[in-house]
Amino acid sequence: ALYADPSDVPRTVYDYVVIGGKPIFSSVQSTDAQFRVLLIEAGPSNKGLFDVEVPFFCTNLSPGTSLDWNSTTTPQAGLSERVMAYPRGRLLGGSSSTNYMIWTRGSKDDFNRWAKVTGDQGWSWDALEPFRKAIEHIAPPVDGHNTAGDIDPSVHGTDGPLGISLGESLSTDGMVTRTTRQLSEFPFNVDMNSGNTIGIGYTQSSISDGTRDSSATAYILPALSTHTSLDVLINTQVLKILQTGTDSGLPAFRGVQFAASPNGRVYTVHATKEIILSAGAVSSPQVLMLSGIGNATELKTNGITPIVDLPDVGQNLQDHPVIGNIFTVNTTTPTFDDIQRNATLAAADLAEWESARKGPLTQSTSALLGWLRIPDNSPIFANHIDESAGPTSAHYELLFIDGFSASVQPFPATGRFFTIATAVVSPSARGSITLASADSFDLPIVNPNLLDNAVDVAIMREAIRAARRFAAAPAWAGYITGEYSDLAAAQTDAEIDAYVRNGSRTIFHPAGTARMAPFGASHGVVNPDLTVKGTRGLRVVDASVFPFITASHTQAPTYVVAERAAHLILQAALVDTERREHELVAP
Ligand SMILES: Cc1cc2nc3c(=O)[nH]c(=O)nc-3n(C[C@H](O)[C@H](O)[C@H](O)COP(=O)(O)OP(=O)(O)OC[C@H]3O[C@@H](n4cnc5c(N)ncnc54)[C@H](O)[C@@H]3O)c2cc1C
Repeated sequence: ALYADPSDVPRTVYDYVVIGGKPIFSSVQSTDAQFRVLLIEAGPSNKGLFDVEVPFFCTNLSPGTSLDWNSTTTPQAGLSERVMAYPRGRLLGGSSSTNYMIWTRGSKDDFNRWAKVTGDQGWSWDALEPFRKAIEHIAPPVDGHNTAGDIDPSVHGTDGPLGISLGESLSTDGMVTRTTRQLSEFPFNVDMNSGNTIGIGYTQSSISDGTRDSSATAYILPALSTHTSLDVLINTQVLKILQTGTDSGLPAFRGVQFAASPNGRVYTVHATKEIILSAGAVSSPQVLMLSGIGNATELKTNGITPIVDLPDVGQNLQDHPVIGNIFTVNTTTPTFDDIQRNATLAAADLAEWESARKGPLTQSTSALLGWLRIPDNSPIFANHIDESAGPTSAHYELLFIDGFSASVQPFPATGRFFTIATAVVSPSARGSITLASADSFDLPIVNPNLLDNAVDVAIMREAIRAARRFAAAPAWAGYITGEYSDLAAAQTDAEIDAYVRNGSRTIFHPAGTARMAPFGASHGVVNPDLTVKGTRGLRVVDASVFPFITASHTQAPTYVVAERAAHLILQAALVDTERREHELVAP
């Protein structure tokens, strides 16, 4: 059942307790309903939240709303000392309920690197194939257009719970695809989710029937209605995980403390099997540190008694910086700009969405996007390590947006625009999550360190130059009329670098703060099976375990981690059951 008050939870002991709204538990559930599972989520249910359901309204959901944690960063040295909002969803489904729904799996090389650095071939691209396919099915586009040649069905799942679709056709789509035929440096890629990401292609999104799909709509809510052994507790924050004893000589963490508010009553629940920490790359390291797992010296500074000294907890934060490069256009066809300015048009679009789940509001941000590499012999890499995972992985991304999209420039009152956003997707920069205090309700200190690194700035500069070449293709003649404002003023290397530092922000992809490392390694936070090093009974399953951020948007790789984790958890349960049965029958 779904509970909104911790005092209503009917049991104090479950087999598994999951912290944060993730698909993991339902896979455990659906495979073997004998297990009792409690999921604890800090925020409310996603159900019936209009702006969550309507894809186009995704930008209304954060920051500065009750559905967001409303974290901010430290002043960012690489971003002209600016402090940025650092959004992440705080509701059932987490950020999958507030994100922009772009569905990109990452590359073959991304995952083969994971396998290499963890020493576990189970994380290789090929080994993960069944998990990728188990998640998704392809949903038809809402306008029913023929998608042959725009997506390769053979690389996708057919009956997974999450719907993946292409958006409605936009008038600018043809210009983007014509450019891929005119300029060989921007090849068309029929499906960037095949393992080879390089090229420009149609955006696949976690949208079906014109509505957002998330881990809540695809996994949690359906499991709640079909599984009596699942309880979900919302509006309740986990304070810490408790050591409950020792197991094979290691501290066992099978207790969870939680409360509905800073001064509310504190409750405790226990797991007979495992606690699954799934609170995301910002909160998971915070919860670990609050529980005595982290850098022992720093824990003591915060008045926390260290139990497991794991200095990597909260370190290695990786993220992707992005900037919107805006071009002015000459068109009588409405762009996304019109929906934001023209109340009559917005009302008509809303009516169309409400009556038929069709129209512009079924789109999120980019109808097409692309992944590109800087040549191997570029002087950029002469003195810097190339962080890209390999030839199927990009250094930078181009996102094509049918309107004005900037993070710092204000939306102008008139004019129509086209944005080519650029993002660095193989960043060298590393940041951190540290505790602000030992109070679980204090937000942790977030320092993604974006662009605090010459090579990342150089990649962004090259990406902007590529965006300019793209916009100068014959396909755009008569449509794009010029560069807008800050972009137009940034021509020399120094001007572009200043423009990048003054105008970039996070694309909201924090990862790596509880990174995987081989069994027995002195670095890392979790083992390749996602169990926390030096502990028993505790696993982390979210974007924090990525050993390297993927050159992609991060939700699909997070679902893949969760899907494999479900498999690993069930395997462990089976071994555990066999061991106990053996002990029972042993003389
Ligand atoms: C605005 C935005 C746009 C994005 N757009 C895209 C996109 O278009 N495509 C894409 O691929 N990715 C996108 N992302 C990133 C993507 O959504 C994340 O990578 C993914 O959701 C990460 O999942 P996670 O499990 O690591 O963390 P989250 O999704 O953040 O889930 C963590 C959950 O744990 C809960 N939680 C945290 N602490 C506690 C606690 N102490 N007690 C109880 N519950 C707790 C949170 O409330 C949340 O529900 C976007 C993210 C944001 C914020």
